[in-house]
Amino acid sequence: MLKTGKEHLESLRDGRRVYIGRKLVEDVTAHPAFARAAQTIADLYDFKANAANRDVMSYVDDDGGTYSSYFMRARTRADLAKRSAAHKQISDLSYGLLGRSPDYVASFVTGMAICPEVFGDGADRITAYWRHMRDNDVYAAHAIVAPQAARDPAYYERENRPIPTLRVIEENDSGVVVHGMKMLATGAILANEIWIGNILPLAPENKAESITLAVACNEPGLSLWSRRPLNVPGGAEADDPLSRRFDETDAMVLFDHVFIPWERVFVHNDVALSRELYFRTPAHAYGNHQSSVRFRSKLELVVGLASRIAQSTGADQVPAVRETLGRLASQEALLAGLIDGQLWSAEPWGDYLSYNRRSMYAAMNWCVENYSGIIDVLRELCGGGVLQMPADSSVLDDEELSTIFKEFWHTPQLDAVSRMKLHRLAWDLVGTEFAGRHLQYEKFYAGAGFIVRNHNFREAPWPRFHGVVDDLLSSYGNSAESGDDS
Ligand SMILES: Cc1cc2nc3c(=O)[nH]c(=O)nc-3n(C[C@H](O)[C@H](O)[C@H](O)COP(=O)(O)OP(=O)(O)OC[C@H]3O[C@@H](n4cnc5c(N)ncnc54)[C@H](O)[C@@H]3O)c2cc1C
Repeated sequence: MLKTGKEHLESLRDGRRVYIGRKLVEDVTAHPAFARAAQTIADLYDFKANAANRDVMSYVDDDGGTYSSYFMRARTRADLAKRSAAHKQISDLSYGLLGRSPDYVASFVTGMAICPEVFGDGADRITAYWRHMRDNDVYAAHAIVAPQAARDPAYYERENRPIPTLRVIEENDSGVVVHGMKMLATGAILANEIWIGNILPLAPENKAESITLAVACNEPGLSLWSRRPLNVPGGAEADDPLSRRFDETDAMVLFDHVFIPWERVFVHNDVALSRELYFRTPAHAYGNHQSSVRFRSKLELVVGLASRIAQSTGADQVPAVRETLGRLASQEALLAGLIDGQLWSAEPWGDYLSYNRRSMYAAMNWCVENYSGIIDVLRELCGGGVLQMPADSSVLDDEELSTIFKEFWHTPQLDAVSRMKLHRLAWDLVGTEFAGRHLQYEKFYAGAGFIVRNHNFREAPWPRFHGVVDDLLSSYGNSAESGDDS
């Protein structure tokens, strides 16, 4: 099935409990904080369902059905390339500003369905869940981290306080009852379901927390606690174009005695598997290939914007500024190469193929370490221009003020109205709350920096590296005269 935008919006009117502060949102597709972003997601579904885009955006599976490309278990490099192209189309539509677009968690689950045997007696359940997502074109978000600073159940037991971290508190023949909280489900407010699990290691005694499951966003007892929405209703789109269209939402997920049937439980009482399933299957590689591709779309926006800003101030004529722009362009090319590396050094996985993990983790680390610096370059190029603009574009609706504005803000490079539009766009990427949230996102979307570097450590071919050193060491001796210490 290829869902349309209208069908997706309808699916969000399902009685879910979303809180903004103390206010319960009745309909996320109509609430001013979320309606515009919900429409952005709906537009993605319409793009995907459009017959003109089907070559890239969909595939025909073994059962003859047509599904979204990101549910494809790749058998050839061409399949991987097609998945990659679909990610690029989706991220281009959002300029890389939707981290958890519908293709993200779907790719994780598809990676798991490539080797379901890793799940032991949960193998059939994970395959069935992948099929359910694929057949219904489900948009899933995920929350796979325990709440910050609440990762020590012993403390809560000692102090006789309720443990905030999600855990199983009851189980019976039909399923489990879970209670507690998970962070931080980006996109969940606009999605259908949430994948819950553990990407960070758990202590052996924390078995009850190892629960890995999928749950519908409207499940009784589940609530989503939104962070402060970034879309400021009213005014013109040109005043804050990105905040308005692309606030993908972040929410804490609270479970109050929620029942989960066994068919949606994938890991239970197994702390090792609850984390390792992301690495013992191609889940992490499939999911985070999207992250690399998505970041590249964002980088294309940043590099283009940096150049346009430099043109608007005339700084593009300065050799040092051209050098800065050249460095930015080289960074985009570097990431493009790392993405190609994930494809060209694809890894066999049984009958299937996965993106190269080392290239994927190298790209992930590079993005985590460089985004703030890249945005700072754009900030520097903007100078004070971004704050030189009137508070909002309503100034253009007043004849007298508009005339003055057009006269005084005009420069040799650009007319006043175009300047305001350009600088507002830049400010939404470097200065607004939306921009700040993106700095935080790029640093933490895959875990803190030390976690990302640990993935690189884990996948590194240490025997090969050590062999190089050992070969060199054995090629000479310790004796000063003969070069031989025998
Ligand atoms: C905008 C945004 C969106 C997110 N979206 C999602 C999502 O969709 N799904 C999801 O599951 N999660 C999501 N996350 C959560 C993310 O996974 C966590 O923020 C991340 O794992 C880091 O955990 P933490 O915030 O608890 O930081 P902490 O673990 O508390 O770390 C904070 C800082 O403390 C220091 N530190 C802590 N421990 C160590 C250590 N052992 N060694 C060295 N330094 C250390 C580091 O400086 C680290 O950066 C999102 C986060 C953000 C900010």
